[in-house]
Amino acid sequence: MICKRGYKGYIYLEDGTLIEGCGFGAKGIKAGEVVFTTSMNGYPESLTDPSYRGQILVITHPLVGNYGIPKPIVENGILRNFESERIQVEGLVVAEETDPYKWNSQMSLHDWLKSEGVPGVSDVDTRMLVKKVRNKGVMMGVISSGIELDDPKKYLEKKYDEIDFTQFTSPKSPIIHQGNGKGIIVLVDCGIKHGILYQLNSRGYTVVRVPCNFTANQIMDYSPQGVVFGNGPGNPKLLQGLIKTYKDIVEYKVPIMGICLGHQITSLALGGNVRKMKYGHRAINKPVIDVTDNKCYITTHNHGYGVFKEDVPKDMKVWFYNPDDGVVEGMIHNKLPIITTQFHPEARPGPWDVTWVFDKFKKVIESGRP
Ligand SMILES: NC(=O)CC[C@H](N)C(=O)O
Repeated sequence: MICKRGYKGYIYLEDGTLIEGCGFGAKGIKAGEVVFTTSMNGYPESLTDPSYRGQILVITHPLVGNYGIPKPIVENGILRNFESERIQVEGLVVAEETDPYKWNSQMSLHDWLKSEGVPGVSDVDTRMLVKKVRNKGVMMGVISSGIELDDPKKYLEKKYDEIDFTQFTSPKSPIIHQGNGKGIIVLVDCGIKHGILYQLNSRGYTVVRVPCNFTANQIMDYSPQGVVFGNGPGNPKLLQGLIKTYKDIVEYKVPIMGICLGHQITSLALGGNVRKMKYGHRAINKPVIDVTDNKCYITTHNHGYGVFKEDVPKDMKVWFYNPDDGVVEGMIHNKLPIITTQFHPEARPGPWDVTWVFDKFKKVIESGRP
């Protein structure tokens, strides 16, 4: 095989599968949980989503890189075209990696991965890889770019589900994004996407991002009008401190919104459950049905754990579910001002059909009712 960048690449799965392809991006070896997304575009946003920490991402769309990587646009400290300041995936696997042809591209996907030390592998049969993951469920794997993979098993000692990745993605101290007088929302930042910041801040709120391990007292010191538990990487059951903080915040009866990891933490804090899914939902075109009016929306997802129907806390009801597999995609509390979505209402990348969920939260804040 002749490789465009001049070096080979390999993917190894823990079931013993070894696939040879071409390397691109940085030369190196990384381990991670192998997951796939069926998003057709939005790779600058997906690769910088902190919820992908610890994972090797396979993109099923056959060509990746066509429109390059744009120059970051930052407004009020909020990135408009990336979800965080760095690439978060451990490695990237694509069928074909292309050079950019777009007016606002400032670098190729290859150069971006290289500059951030992230290995990529191309020229592999991603359909075969995804079929394996769909049949067997997500597995640990090793990606190697430009380096022979002699003993891949030695990289597989640690299991994805046992590592608290929020230690790498949560800020060490609070970060404030001024609003225009609408009051304060505290956003518990275990590795949030800037799209969530943008949606809250553009509704006038000052957003205070606090570290994932802040206590309820530290959060309530800001006298917030609402608290948002945002997205984040890894197994929610490892975050016992965060679950305790959530329970304490509930005592204050302050309006709460849970997004993705925050939806899962809501379930765990209020007596429900969360379980690992076979291969998760990762895409920008996943259907969810709003049970309040039976409307179906196309939404953005990135989750490997899920709340199933029987896992919903007894004081909450299902708000959205995925018609493909029944996974609960949103919940509303019966009495308290608490709403959640498992999907991403900020939808970056993805269709903005459901950004009204943030308007709904604004109404919950204003009325004090769910
Ligand atoms: N995007 C997220 O917040 C993901 C939540 C959790 N880490 C999961 O994989 O299910």
